Amino acid sequence: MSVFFLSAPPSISTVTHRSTATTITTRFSSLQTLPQPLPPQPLVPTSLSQPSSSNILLTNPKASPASSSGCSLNCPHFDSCSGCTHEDNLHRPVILHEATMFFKKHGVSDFTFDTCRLWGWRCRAKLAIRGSSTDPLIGLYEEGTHNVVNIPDCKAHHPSINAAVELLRKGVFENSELIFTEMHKVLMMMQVLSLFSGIKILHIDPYDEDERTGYLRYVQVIFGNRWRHILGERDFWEHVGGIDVYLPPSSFGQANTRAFDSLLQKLHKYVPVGSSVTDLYAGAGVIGLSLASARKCRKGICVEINKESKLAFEKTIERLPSSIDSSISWHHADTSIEPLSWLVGSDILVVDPPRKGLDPSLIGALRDIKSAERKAMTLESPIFKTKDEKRPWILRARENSIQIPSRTLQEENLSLPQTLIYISCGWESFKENCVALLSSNAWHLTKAHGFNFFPGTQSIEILAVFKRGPGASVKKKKPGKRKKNDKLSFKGQ
Ligand SMILES: C[S@@+](CC[C@H](N)C(=O)[O-])C[C@H]1O[C@@H](n2cnc3c(N)ncnc32)[C@H](O)[C@@H]1O
Repeated sequence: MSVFFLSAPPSISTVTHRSTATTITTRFSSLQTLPQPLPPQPLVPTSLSQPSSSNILLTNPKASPASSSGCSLNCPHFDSCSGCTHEDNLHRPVILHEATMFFKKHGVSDFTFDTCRLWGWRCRAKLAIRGSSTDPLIGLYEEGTHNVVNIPDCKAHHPSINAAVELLRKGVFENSELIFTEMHKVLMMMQVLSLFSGIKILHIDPYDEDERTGYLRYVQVIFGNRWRHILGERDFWEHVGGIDVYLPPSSFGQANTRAFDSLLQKLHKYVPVGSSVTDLYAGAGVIGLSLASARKCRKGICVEINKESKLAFEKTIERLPSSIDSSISWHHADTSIEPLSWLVGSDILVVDPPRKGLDPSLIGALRDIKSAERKAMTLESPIFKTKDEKRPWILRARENSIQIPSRTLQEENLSLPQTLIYISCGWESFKENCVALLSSNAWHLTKAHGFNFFPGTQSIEILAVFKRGPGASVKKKKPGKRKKNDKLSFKGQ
């Protein structure tokens, strides 16, 4: 097995901009103070170091005058590659204004936006491979086609990913031949360690395109189990949200590790110490486990449909600090089936769904949460009868679960969450889900933050905090001004 060590990331400093309604925080790294990313500097083997990308940028004939500004993509592949859709103002994605107005309309006037790192942010990439080892194509699809374009010096990729692609292109890996023949038409997964550790370990896994996981830039889909390890470290760890996380290619992993870390730090602030948390659409349970560690949660339940994430969860809990005394569990289950059954006894619900947003059954359950709670008091609902459970899908999920009991005896609690924290990568579905929740008067919005997870595109990541009840903005009708019909309906209550 070959292991390649690549260069360390530059250090970070933080500057804050304020606009009228939105606070924008930019994390400038030394990458960003220079006009373009620094070339990667492989430690081994030194003869393979990459040429500086500066020449390409300075002579790029496609660069528009506006793109000379400090927050432009300056990528020579912009016109041919389908990866990025926006060249300028990377620190201010176009939907930011709409997001600010949306939250203002719904009672949050202090929406903040963290622009994070603008270049070299992608630490996990799936790339298409075509051609042969003597004439390789490794990159993304050309806009609207299945033609692969080479994207050396991609401005979104972490420099270590670009370096890895170049090494592969030059055929220096002993398995390059294999990748281009036997593994022809594969998608290749690359991950780089980006945070905290001084040395990067390159990890490459190919992926069979027949699985049709398709969309290259934002992979939210469930991977098959056809991964084959070719080279690099087999076990891949990332330090994020204060914990070491095991990241196999088959389980969901955020591509922008630094931005995800910023989001998790913000999330921690909304979870009181000792809370009980349910993490739906949990993947490997990064959010739930990070909260269990940072906020000393008494209980954490993670629910995920992709069974490949189970191993990642198991490995991750092995590295959790031994001081953690939470009751922690991971369940292989579909959130859309009886969603309330996962919420019983939790103070806080965290949801991080794919781009299509929350399942309609979960939206329905959250809209009706008050009446479900009323039933809980009388114990008439089956979701609260956890002891003599007979429903097959719940029993199956239990069988496929991992349970780590707390060392401290915990009281049974039948309450339902008072706080909902919605993490979203799909702005359109978020808006729809948010309006559905607010219109039920079961929830109101209290805080919202945006994060620049995907600079160069029009997508942003949202962290929104909802609390139970209609909130102060829902006006009470003045007494004495009731219409006849209103009177009747009061009578009927
Ligand atoms: C955006 S990812 C978030 C993963 C995780 N929170 C993280 O940050 O690593 C969405 C996850 O939801 C999972 N998922 C999609 N539909 C689901 C469902 N109906 N029930 C449970 N999990 C689901 C996907 O497999 C994926 O792991």
